Amino acid sequence: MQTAPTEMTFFERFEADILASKKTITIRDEAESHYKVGSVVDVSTYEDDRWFCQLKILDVSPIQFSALNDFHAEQENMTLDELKAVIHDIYPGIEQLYVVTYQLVEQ
Ligand SMILES: CC(=O)Nc1ccn([C@H]2C[C@H](O)[C@@H](CO)O2)c(=O)n1
Repeated sequence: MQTAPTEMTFFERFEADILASKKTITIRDEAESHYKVGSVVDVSTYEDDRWFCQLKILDVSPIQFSALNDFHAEQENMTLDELKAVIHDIYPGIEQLYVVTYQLVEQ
């Protein structure tokens, strides 16, 4: 059985949107989908492993790349075309993805 992770990384360019609660989901592959609903994770930048907040995990749900829609994009503070391009860059060719919904923990 997989241990639930207690840490998450984001590209630095998304930090401001996360701290402003403009970005309230992240879409990850199977390897990064094992977050426990209700847990609080420490969040750092991918580039330099700099801690910048904690997030409470509200939901983890499977989604097909082809089923991504405008509501997912809105929750990512992007257009749908931008979101699909970002996902395609990070997870090329991966159809099975997971929507991780979270809430910023005010420090
Ligand atoms: C840095 C890292 O390990 N992985 C990721 C994966 C995704 N993101 C962002 C990009 C998009 O906004 C959403 C959807 O995947 O999450 C990220 O910052 N870091």
